[in-house]
Amino acid sequence: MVMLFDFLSVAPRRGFVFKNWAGIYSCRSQLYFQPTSVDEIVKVVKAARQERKTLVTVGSGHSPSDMCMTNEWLMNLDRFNKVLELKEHPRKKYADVTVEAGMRVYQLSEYLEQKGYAIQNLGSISEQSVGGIISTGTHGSSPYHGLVSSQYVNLTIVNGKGDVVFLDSEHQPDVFKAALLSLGKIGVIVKATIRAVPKFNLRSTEELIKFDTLLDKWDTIWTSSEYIRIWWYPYARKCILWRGIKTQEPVTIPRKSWWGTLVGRYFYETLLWVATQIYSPLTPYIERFVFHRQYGQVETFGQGEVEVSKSVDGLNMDCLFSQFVDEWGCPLENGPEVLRSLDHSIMQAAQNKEFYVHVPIEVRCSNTTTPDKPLNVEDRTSTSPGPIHGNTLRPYLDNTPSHCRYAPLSDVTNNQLTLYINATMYRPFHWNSAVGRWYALFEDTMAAAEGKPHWAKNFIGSTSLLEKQNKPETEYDDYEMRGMAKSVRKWYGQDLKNWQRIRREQDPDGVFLANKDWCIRNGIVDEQDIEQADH
Ligand SMILES: Cc1cc2nc3c(=O)[nH]c(=O)nc-3n(C[C@H](O)[C@H](O)[C@H](O)COP(=O)(O)OP(=O)(O)OC[C@H]3O[C@@H](n4cnc5c(N)ncnc54)[C@H](O)[C@@H]3O)c2cc1C
Ligand SMILES: O=C1O[C@H](CO)C(O)=C1O
Repeated sequence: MVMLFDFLSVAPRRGFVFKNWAGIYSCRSQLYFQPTSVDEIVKVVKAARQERKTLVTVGSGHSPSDMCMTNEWLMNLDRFNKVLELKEHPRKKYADVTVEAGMRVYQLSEYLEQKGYAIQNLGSISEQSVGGIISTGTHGSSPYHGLVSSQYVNLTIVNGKGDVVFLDSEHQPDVFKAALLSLGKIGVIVKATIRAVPKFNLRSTEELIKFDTLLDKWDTIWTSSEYIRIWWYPYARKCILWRGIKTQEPVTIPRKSWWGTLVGRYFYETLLWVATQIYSPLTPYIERFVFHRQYGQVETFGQGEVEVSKSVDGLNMDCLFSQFVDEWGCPLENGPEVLRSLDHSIMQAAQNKEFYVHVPIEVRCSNTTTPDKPLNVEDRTSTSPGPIHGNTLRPYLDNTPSHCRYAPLSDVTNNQLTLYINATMYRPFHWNSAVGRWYALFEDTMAAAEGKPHWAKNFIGSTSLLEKQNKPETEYDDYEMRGMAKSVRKWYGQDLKNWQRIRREQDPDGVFLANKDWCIRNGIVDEQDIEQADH
């Protein structure tokens, strides 16, 4: 073994136990690698191919599902995280930064800030790795910005043959489309170039609105700001509407947060523990109590509290405790119907003491439509709204509606937008909460509204959607993913076939076909692919 890996600057570890961030899933890998160069990554991939082992590359382990679990070889790029190049537009309208793919998003933001630039759009956290964040289709919340991957200009991957392949809109664009949302199955992303914009602060307001106000204003609310997100508290029948625009105004004192204090946080988690482990009908009371401590009681639509923050601080948020997460995207136009239906089901379930939900239920949007040609950037200032795309390709496995068509920023309406609904269920002090009945209902509602699940999340699916039954329904844990194979094939059709063809070409021996069970239960590979890889 030593001979086989004496090329590595850091020796592989045997039996390393990997846990995802939420601590729900863990696995003991045979060998765990932390390479420090492309050359080392190539050699690990070639060794895996030669030894007929599968290899998972894990980023920061923030995916809420078991997608990164393996008992074979595991690789992590935390030691491969340097900035390689910063190329500025001649008039500094943007800059393209090339980094090693193990870099964490927060590290990239820190570097860019020193150089006067910022990431254009982010999700709720910045812990992810540059390679991992795009590999599941991570998004933020904006009527102008699309998936995080739309900021990526190019990628360099090491494919399953050990070849180093450069990808962008001109060089093998079809492989680029597959690698922009790859689920780790096309190759190891080793480098990425990301388009950053001049650094900006965010002027945000946080408004307390009634649930009914959200429904009443649905047609206009989503296009009322460059960054916008809504947190829904169903038992309180209220929402928090957060809206942000770019500004160069100076940073102000952050808003007060009750659960941001040590006491508030601990008290909240304890209340959730009591509700999940002892008496679940307390959940609505806890929700209302916490909501009022954090946000007050009075509707403040149109006059929310203003804060100016650095872009990253405004876009990220406090995600509180370990959690299960099930998130789906659907056409934004279907939102009112979806929310009314979920509202009705949540209230009825509480009345019948059937199940309870945790909050906030995140309601967000993205605009994954793209123009035919790059937009003119000459008139842009550091506070101009909207993206400067890194690419205008649609990843084959993009889960957002494909029928939406591009419109200039001034003409964007709900027709261009994807609605994301994120059903978080906390695990207070890492104790599980019951999610099965809520997630089944949530998924049925989202599927009926032309929705599809976010690839990273802990969606459940159904044994009726499997091509081959694994085990009887009664043997599954409450939160255990059954899978969605039949639906995935139907939803993605030719796009999935294209992605699969590219996967086979880039990885003919199935080096990256690890966690076969996850792949089969979600229909991204055939049994035939697996058999081929096994022989
Ligand atoms: C608290 C929290 C908040 C979140 N907020 C959001 C949000 O706002 N919006 C959103 O859309 N999602 C969100 N997510 C989900 C998160 O953004 C995704 O799960 C993301 O993919 C995690 O990145 P990672 O680096 O941890 O990758 P991992 O979870 O480690 O891996 C994810 C996938 O990427 C692959 N991968 C990782 N690195 C590479 C590489 N170098 N080359 C090839 N494949 C690779 C893995 O094999 C795996 O398939 C959140 C998750 C948590 C826990
Ligand atoms: O997966 C996610 O977790 C947070 C919510 O806590 C978020 O915004 C996601 O997306």
